[in-house]
Amino acid sequence: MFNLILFGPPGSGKGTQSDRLVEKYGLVHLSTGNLLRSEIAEKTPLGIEAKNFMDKGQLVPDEVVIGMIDNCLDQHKDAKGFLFDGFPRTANQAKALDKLLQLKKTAIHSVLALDVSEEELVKRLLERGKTSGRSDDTSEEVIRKRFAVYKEETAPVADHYKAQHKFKTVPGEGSIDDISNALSAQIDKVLARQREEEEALD
Ligand SMILES: Nc1ncnc2c1ncn2[C@@H]1O[C@H](COP(=O)(O)OP(=O)(O)O)[C@@H](O)[C@H]1O
Ligand SMILES: [Mg+2]
Repeated sequence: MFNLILFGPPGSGKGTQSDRLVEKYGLVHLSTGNLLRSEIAEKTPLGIEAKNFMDKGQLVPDEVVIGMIDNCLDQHKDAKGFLFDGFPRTANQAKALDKLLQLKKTAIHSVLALDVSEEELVKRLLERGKTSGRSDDTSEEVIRKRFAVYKEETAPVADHYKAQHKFKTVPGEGSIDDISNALSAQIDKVLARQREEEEALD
C-alpha cells in the first residue's frame, strides 16, 4: 500500500494536484473538503452541522471528519493506497489517522507540502471563488480567517510528520505541470525505497 498526504494551506493547489496524482498512481482520493461539500449539497444532518463552521472559515470538529475518514477507509478495503487531501488538519486528527491506519496494518508513507506565498494564495482563492460556488472563497475576511486557523491549528501537523521523517516541502508556485513533476519525483523516491525494503524482506 502507498498512503500519501498532500499538505498545504487553502489555495495551495492540493485539489488540482490530487486529480493528477490519483490518476498516475492509482490512489483513492480522500478530500474531506469535497466530502463535506457533498454532505452540504445533500442537506444531510452532518452537512447542516458542517456548513455553520465552514461558512465562517472555521474547522469542522475533529470527531466529525475522523468519522468520515474511517467510513471511507472501510468502503475502499482493497485500495492500492489513499491520497489524503485537506486531512489531517489538526495534530489531534493526525494522531487519530495514525491509529486508524495502524488498525488496518498500514501507515502514512509520505507527506508532501505545497509551499505558496500568502499573496498568491489570496489571489487564487478569490479567483476560484468567482466560479466555485464556495461560500468560503468569496470574502477576503473569511479567507484571512482560514489562514489564521491554518497557522494556529494545521501547521503543527507538519511537526507531527517531521518527527516521523516523512515530511517534504515542494515549491507550489509555477506551472501546474512543473509542480506535478516535482511531486511525482518525490513519490517515486519513496516508492523506490519501499520496494527496496520489501525486497530485503524476501
Ligand atoms: N500552479 C498553479 N498556478 C496557478 N493557479 C493554480 C495552481 N494550482 C492551482 N491553482 C488554482 O488555485 C486555486 C486553488 O487550487 P486548489 O487545487 O483548489 O487548492 P486547495 O485544494 O489546496 O485549496 C484553484 O482555482 C486552481 O485553479
Ligand atoms: Mg481543496
